[in-house]
Amino acid sequence: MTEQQQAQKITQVPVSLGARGYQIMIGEGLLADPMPYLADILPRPKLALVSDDVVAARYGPALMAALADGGVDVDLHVIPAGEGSKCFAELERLCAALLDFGIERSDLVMALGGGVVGDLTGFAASVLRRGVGVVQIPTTLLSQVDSSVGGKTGINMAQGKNLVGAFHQPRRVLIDLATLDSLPERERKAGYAEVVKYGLIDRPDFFTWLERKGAAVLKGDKQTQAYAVAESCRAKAAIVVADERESGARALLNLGHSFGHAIEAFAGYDGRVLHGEAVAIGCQMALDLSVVLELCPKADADRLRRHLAETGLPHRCTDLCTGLSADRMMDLMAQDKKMSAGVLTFVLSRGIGQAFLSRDVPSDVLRGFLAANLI
Ligand SMILES: NC(=O)c1ccc[n+]([C@@H]2O[C@H](COP(=O)([O-])OP(=O)(O)OC[C@H]3O[C@@H](n4cnc5c(N)ncnc54)[C@H](O)[C@@H]3O)[C@@H](O)[C@H]2O)c1
Ligand SMILES: O=C(O)C(=O)C[C@@H](O)[C@H](O)[C@H](O)COP(=O)(O)O
Ligand SMILES: [Zn+2]
Repeated sequence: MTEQQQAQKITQVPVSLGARGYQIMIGEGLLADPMPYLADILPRPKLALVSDDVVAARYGPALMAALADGGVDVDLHVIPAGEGSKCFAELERLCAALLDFGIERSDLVMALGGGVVGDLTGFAASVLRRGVGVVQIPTTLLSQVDSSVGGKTGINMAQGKNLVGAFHQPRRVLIDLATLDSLPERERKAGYAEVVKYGLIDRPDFFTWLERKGAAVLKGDKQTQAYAVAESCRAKAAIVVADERESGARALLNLGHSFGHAIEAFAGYDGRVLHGEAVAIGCQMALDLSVVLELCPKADADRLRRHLAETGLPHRCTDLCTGLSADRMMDLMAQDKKMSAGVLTFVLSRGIGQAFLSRDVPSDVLRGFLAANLI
């Protein structure tokens, strides 16, 4: 760690993937002077920056000025904010803009924004000239704790979420906690769902900590945010390092997502249901289904319900979308990437911090469970 990083209290989380390995750098205010965190990986004093209209307006000018001060010429491409931008039309526009910019295979594209900017830009980087580098600069809680790390990139299809995509690890992740200050409360809460997810997967002590400190994280307390973000990154990095391409354990990171992605696809990608909100509901459904299957103590599912309610997160499907039938949900869940040979792998739970994978959920039990929880 350099003197400047020490002075700025930068936390580094390594993602140890050999030649594809990288550092996640977490600190407050690091975008005001980003060169110390980028200089060693910049191939030339010129780079492309991708952002959405909201984030570009708020953080683009200062970041570009700071890079210009460091002698770097920046070309900015702006996409419309929102989930609707994870689509072929925006991908094509972005690829064309990056080619017009003159992107070379050794170049870096910087993604400044939430998971939408990160997923789209990461995917464009994975296919442009068969792969250029990407630096993730996540500005939402969700993207800081989840989407910027691990290399999943992609776009949505009418059939479902992230159905076209690639694994493409970033060269670096720069997390400036100060950007969370301007994030709308609803977005902060949605991102918090993915934080809770790590506690539920395999970090019961972290879940207990969140029960005490979650409100402070959401309120903007920097010390608790720094710990929550770093611990989430450590949790995610450990799983990604164990199974980069999701041939096994990485599917645990999908806790709540079989239900969640189906809810998002049903709602359409128009902002009525945010990804994190769907994940919160999905995690609760995963634990409740585990109770029905007599795998998880009801007290643990109730503990999650209480925490989601206390932090103001939705936890029932009907909180956010109505009219979704059990049959439609089953159809939508059939698009899950964890489906193989017609059987869906579920992420279930034996209790807080004890998630596991199962291909043994009887479809009649699932249908009955959904019927009791939907419409
Ligand atoms: N690749 C992965 O591993 C992974 C993991 C989790 C989620 N995702 C994906 O991430 C997406 C959701 O990401 P998200 O929740 O960050 O949503 P988002 O990217 O849509 O951002 C949410 C909103 O907040 C605005 N915003 C962003 N930063 C801001 C800031 N600092 N201040 C004020 N406004 C700001 C954006 O303009 C947008 O309107 C989904 O598409 C989801 O599927 C991917
Ligand atoms: O990184 C992962 O692996 C995840 O599953 C993280 C999820 O939070 C994220 O929403 C991811 O994009 C879902 O992946 P998908 O493969 O189900 O599309
Ligand atoms: Zn997710």
